[in-house]
Amino acid sequence: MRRAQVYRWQIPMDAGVVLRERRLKTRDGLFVHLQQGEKQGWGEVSPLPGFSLETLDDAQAALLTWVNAWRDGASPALPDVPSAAFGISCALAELNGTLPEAADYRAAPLCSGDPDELFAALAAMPGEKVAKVKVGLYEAVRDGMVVNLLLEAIPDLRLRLDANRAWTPLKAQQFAKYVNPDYRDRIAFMEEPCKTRDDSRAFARETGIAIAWDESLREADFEFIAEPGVSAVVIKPTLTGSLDKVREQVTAAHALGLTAVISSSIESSLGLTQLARIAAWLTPDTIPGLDTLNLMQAQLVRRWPDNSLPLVDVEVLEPLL
Ligand SMILES: O=C(O)CCC(=O)C1=CC=C[C@@H](O)[C@@H]1C(=O)O
Ligand SMILES: [Mg+2]
Repeated sequence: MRRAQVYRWQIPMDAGVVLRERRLKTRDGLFVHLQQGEKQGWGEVSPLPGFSLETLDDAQAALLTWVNAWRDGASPALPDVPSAAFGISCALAELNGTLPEAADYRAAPLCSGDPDELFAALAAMPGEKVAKVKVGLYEAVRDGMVVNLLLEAIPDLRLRLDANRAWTPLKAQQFAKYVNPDYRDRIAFMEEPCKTRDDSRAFARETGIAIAWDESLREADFEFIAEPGVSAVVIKPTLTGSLDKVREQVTAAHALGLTAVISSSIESSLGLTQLARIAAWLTPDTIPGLDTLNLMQAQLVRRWPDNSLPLVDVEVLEPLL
């Protein structure tokens, strides 16, 4: 016998979380819980405002249609709404035992402002030291100085930077001017420095700083090809679609010698722990970009190990069926 439930939830965010120039006060999403005999699986469906093309209501409608058909014994195709396809495919993979339990909880610490906080996080980080710094929010010159300072202070640190397409070619040059040329190869990559892909390619060529594609992966004309200066692709499963599609993209990247980084779309702790499992499974040699739980004020249903945020249990969530 099949049973299923869908829950809708909302978590308050930390005061300072700004996405695409909009303050994100709450994170809103859905969970799907599938049960068949003794087996069960959970999935998270939480489109990210400003990044996902679908709204939460679109995702909810697609999810409920799929869940009702599944509960009636059908094998419906996954919806073509990326967040819904991702969450449902995770729930099915848990149910069928195809998503391994082992997880990679080494999230690269994320810094969007104060470098002092990053020093503390890095001091506590065992093994390979990789951090991600948001740039493009302040003056390019300040960003360049912060990056230089961090690389100078921690000799075994490698940085991932993310400009979210904020820079004109001139601003990008101003940034690069402040980074000591000897340190540039310790920038593992800079995600999407400029507004256009051509300007980002020129930045890589002119500065010797490797770049990574993130936003570009979701554009219709994007192709997985090897290009000089491009070292990585950032894969955000909630924005991508089913686990099969995520796997195809990781395989395509690896075949070209690119690093594939599994990254958060600011999912709840439940979704994040699943991303940590997906990363351990598909990209075991790469630290995933999952340090976003502390942007929230609570964890939901499943805990991230050693995180002290309060846990909200399933009994408190709003069932929709
Ligand atoms: O990739 C990471 O290390 C963490 C996730 C992260 O940086 C992001 C998640 C979601 C939206 C963005 O603000 C940002 C990104 O652009 O990559
Ligand atoms: Mg990015």
